[in-house]
Amino acid sequence: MQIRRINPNPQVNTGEVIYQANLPDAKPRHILEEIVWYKETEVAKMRDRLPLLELRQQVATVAPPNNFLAALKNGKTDPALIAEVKKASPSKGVIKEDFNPVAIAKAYQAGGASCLSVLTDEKFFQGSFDNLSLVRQEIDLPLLCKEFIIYPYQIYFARAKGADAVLLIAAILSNQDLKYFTKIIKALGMTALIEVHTLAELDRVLAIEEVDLIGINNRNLENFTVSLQTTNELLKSRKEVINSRNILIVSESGLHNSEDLNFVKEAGANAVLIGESLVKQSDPEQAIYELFGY
Ligand SMILES: O=P(O)(O)OC[C@@H](O)[C@@H](O)c1c[nH]c2ccccc12
Repeated sequence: MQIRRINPNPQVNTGEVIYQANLPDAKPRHILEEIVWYKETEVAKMRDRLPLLELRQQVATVAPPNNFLAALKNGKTDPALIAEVKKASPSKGVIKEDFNPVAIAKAYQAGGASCLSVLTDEKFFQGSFDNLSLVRQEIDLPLLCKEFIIYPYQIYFARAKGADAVLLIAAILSNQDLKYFTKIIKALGMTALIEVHTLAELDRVLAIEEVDLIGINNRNLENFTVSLQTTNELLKSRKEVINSRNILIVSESGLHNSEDLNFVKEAGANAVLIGESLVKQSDPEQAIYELFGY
């Protein structure tokens, strides 16, 4: 078996994932690599329980996806809000003790979120695909499956559970996989949100013709440092091409107050993805009103 190594220097535009033999003494260099290595085993187990062919038959029976991108374009708030259903994270630990995904999702919907994001990673974020299904049964808003996608299998799985959009993280995928996975997501009628953290990653993503929605993660997934300047600097560098191609930009992570929102809006973000600062409030609906000032 081989294991993935993520580009050791994300500032450099390699577009490759380096494979390395799974030696017994192999140690992940950082949390992102640890998550991706664990994901390999997780997906192997999922395939054992439900083979791809059966999964694809299930996909054919679920209701067609909602238009995630259109919902962001017609957002009730400015910037449009993707509110995240998130219990815990490797950087913050447990964010919400008495976590009720459906209650949180309903509060987000009532507060004016355009779309929701549901964490499905179990080991590192205490999420689940069951949460995605539960939220799907109760909520009409378009849903993003927040997962570390490394195989098409996971994309079909997300669709089977009712997702309308899927996150692709440029840092953990090769250029070829980014293109191929984007195609699969579109063929299923869903939206791909492609996440970048560096200019080199943004350029790799801009090289994909079909790209229409890019997330700029203000959090470095290797060491958890957060800086809203990431959104500002990346947009400043590639504003012309992004505007000329009508690509929608989501600023992700570390947004806590209206100054933060104004900062990324001024920088050119069309939408924001917010988890922690909403989920930890006792009244997430009210928290949205306060954050967006209405
Ligand atoms: O809780 P925050 O700081 O508002 O961040 C939300 C979201 O951006 C974050 O959960 C996230 C962004 N990209 C990811 C990739 C995987 C897991 C999680 C994430």
